[in-house]
Amino acid sequence: MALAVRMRVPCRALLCAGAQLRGAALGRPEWAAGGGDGARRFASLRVLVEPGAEGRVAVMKLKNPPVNSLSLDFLTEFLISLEKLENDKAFRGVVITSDCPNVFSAGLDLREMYGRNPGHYAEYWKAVQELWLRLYLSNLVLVAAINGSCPAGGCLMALTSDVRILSDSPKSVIGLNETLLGIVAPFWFKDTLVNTIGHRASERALQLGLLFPPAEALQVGLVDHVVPEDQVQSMALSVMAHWLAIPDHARQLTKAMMRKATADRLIKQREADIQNFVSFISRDSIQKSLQIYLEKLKQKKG
Ligand SMILES: CC/C=C\C/C=C\C/C=C\C=C\CC(=O)SCCNC(=O)CCNC(=O)[C@H](O)C(C)(C)COP(=O)(O)OP(=O)(O)OC[C@H]1O[C@@H](n2cnc3c(N)ncnc32)[C@H](O)[C@@H]1OP(=O)(O)O
Repeated sequence: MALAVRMRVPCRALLCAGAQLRGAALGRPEWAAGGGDGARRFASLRVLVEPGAEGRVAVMKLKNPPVNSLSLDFLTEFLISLEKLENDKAFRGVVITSDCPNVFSAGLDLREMYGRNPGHYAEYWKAVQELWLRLYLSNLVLVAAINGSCPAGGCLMALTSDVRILSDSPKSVIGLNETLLGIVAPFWFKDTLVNTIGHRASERALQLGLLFPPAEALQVGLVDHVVPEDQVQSMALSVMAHWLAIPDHARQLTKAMMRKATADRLIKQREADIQNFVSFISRDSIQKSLQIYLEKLKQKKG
């Protein structure tokens, strides 16, 4: 247990203080207790938390329409919800899924990375780092029930889970497609992918910005199961039951043993990584690429 405790992410207090401040700016992070489960069911504007099974599993539903982009406000609310679950001894596992049709998450919110100032980019990147660290090192069993499209930052989120279930639908593509936007996946995105599918497959997937359809995602090991859309959540709960049959302390220490070195690489250079991001994203050429990509997304509609 000691290792798991030591692994808790530094700067947590700092981000949470920031989160509460942002929450205040949003009009308070509201945790509306409701239903027969009392305080165990709660919701903020963008994250719903519902009881999953036998009171020890929670289902977190991402609800940031239209596409669950990972905006700063969303990240803040998600991190507060996750912390609540981590601190509640009753919960041993969390299923993460989407409340938005056909999209698990569109990844990082492009509007947070385009046309803003360096201070904003730094604040945003710190929250993205925190999301990854908190999820990657979570003591909880995390199962991603990926019920839709899952590019870039959405894929990163899914990759931090212990198990990934993908819906068998043409919309459900998954991968780190950063190069298609003219940007580069940071080293810790890359590390997470390499830890999941291996070096060669990652090299190809990253350079080509591949978004894998379900059968290929399964074949390359990016997801563990592909099931019909209406069975994603039930499959996630059934896989969860299997993982919860393992004693927590042994599973948590094993998870820490597997992931600590990867997380430490970022922890040791968080500030440098933020500065790297700020200078990269502020470049005129990168801003231009983002602008073109955003315009393409808009044109797709019209
Ligand atoms: C040397 C290196 C040093 C440092 C490293 C530095 C940098 C690395 C930096 C960044 C890493 C970023 C990772 C990311 O996550 S980038 C985000 C990548 N995401 C995508 O490519 C997905 C884009 N979206 C889509 O493909 C589609 O929207 C969809 C498939 C998810 C859903 O399709 P739909 O047809 O259902 O919906 P749309 O009509 O396309 O979209 C609706 C609406 O939402 C807007 N939108 C979509 N995605 C995003 C997004 N990621 N952020 C913000 N907004 C988004 C879209 O524009 C539409 O808006 P309007 O209604 O037109 O206003």
